[in-house]
Amino acid sequence: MTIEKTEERLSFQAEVTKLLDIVVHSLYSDRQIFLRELISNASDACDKLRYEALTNPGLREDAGAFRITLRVDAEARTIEVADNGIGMNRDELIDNLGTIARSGTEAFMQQLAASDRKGDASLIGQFGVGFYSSFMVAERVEVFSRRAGEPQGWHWASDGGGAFTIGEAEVAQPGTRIVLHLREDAKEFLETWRLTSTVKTYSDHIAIPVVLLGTDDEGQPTEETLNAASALWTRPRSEITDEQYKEFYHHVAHAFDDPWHTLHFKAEGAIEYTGLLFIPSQKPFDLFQPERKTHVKLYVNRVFITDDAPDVLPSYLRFVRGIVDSSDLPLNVSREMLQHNPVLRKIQGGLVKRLLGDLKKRAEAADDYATFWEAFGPVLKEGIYEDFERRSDLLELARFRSSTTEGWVSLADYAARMKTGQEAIYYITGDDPEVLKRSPQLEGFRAKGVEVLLLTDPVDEFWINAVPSYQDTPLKSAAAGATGLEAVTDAEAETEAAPKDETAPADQIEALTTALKAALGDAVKEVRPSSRLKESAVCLVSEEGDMSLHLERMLKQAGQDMGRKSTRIMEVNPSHPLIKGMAARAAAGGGDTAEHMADLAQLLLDQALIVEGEAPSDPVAFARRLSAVMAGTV
Ligand SMILES: Nc1ncnc2c1ncn2[C@@H]1O[C@H](COP(=O)(O)OP(=O)(O)OP(=O)(O)O)[C@@H](O)[C@H]1O
Repeated sequence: MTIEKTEERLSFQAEVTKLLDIVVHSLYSDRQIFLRELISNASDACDKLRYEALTNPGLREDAGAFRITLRVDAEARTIEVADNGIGMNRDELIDNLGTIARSGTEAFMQQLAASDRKGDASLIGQFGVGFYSSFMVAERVEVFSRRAGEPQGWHWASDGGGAFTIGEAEVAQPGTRIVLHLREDAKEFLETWRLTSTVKTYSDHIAIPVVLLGTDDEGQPTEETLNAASALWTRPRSEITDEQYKEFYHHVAHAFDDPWHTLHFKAEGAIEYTGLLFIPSQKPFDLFQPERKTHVKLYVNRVFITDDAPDVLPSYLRFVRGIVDSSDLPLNVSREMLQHNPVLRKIQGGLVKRLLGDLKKRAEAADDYATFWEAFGPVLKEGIYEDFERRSDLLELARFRSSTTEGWVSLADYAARMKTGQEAIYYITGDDPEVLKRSPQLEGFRAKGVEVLLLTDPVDEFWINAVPSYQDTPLKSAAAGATGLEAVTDAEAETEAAPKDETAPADQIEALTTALKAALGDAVKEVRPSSRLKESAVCLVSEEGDMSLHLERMLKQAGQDMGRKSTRIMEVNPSHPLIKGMAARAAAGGGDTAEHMADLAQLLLDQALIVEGEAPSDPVAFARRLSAVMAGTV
């Protein structure tokens, strides 16, 4: 192998330099993971070539079976990890090994910056740093690589400082060979037993043989395959340990947490396929990216096809990681053919059924399920809106915060403890459960001890409108339309309740609501007496079927309110002293000048807005009016 003299020296992306500085200087524990990372990359590279060769068989000419080889040179203090996979050309070497494209590493850097725990080794265990972990054990790393289908080989080298060199090199075979020049303090990895046990622990699940090359006492070459070298999912469940599942999950998901749930099965029947799926315990970083991409890898007869097939799982299960392997798809299936493929649709149906079935079982252990729900509930809820067929299963799996109980509540829990005469499951949407709990719209519900579900995920605004009822009980907003609370009887709450507050006479209230509406104009759709207020003077509600206040606010924040006319209704509390006083004056006529009434009306609306978490429409005018009113009282 010759390396040309004309090597170019290039700088790492600034983030890589920072990352390498941490890797080189601060990380001493779990250093053996470098081997897992390099073997994992080598295995991915073989998968990629196997797939490309399906449509371009020339790429695999003369290449023997796929394998990953390890070689140790104790004298030179080097370890080599080589593969006959896809390889990299100059640009790929620069891009892949000189910048950080991986969301995991980026997140690692962000977390590190945020936590100020520089050099915290536990963080690296959580994220992994892929190829760069080589520098945990090596003072210098060389990469010899040749892209399959290209004649030119390349040599990349770095000592983990701010720069690397790259130049042409003669590389006999397509693939990648990584040479680690070990640091003095990492000599332990020159021991064969150390390498062997590390491979067995971390890379046994790799489907390609990992072969240790050596020489025997007579100087003859030896080969020892260190891993089981069969795809993990093809082995019987009884022969796979939790540890092996976990390592496979790390490999396939590029993740470093433990799986919260593992589902391994073989479906037999009209369509045969094997699934090995994992639900992570920690949120992956791309969960809320707009593409909503799913991440299950598709194999056909153990040949990797794609991790980008849109129909393997629906988007609302995009937190699931793992593989599906089917012999009922053609091996030369192109990614385009996978769109709307009937076999794949059936497989998807089977996977969703099993996953939701497993979730249902695990939901029986409430605390354990809560950890899942907190991480992935907002994503799963998208399915209530999108997957009509599974809507009722998903509704059973959904959990909510509630106005009357701590922790998570299911619709079934709620339905079981509804009050006599209560005809709907009530909910309210907003940003913060604690603020929602105290909102004036819920005062009447509190007084009657009626539970209200607090929906605080943005997605709630969408599915809730698509779901009219749960098991024939209507779902109803506590902040829209009439409450229906009159029919609810609650023995406990009734006896404890204070004597009914006297309300202003209906004609006075009517005079007041007419005057307020006249003063406020289009700022509100209607002003009316409230049956839901107990302590507050006013609140805002919407009409049933209209956009909720929270959604209106969300759209406004996203710059999408498009000058829509407000659909808000201002409700006044006929038993509140302020409203009673105003109503009496409004009915008497001439009690308040039009100007004064306008100020009071605006102040009422502004305070209702503030309670909703919004700013008054004109803060300066608000302050002026408030001061004027206060001046009247001092
Ligand atoms: N042996 C290899 N053959 C071909 N390409 C490789 C090889 N090793 C690394 N690469 C390329 O370099 C990229 C960066 O590797 P790195 O290990 O840093 O991150 P990753 O593989 O994307 O993520 P992770 O290590 O978490 O699996 C890979 O995505 C791949 O494109």
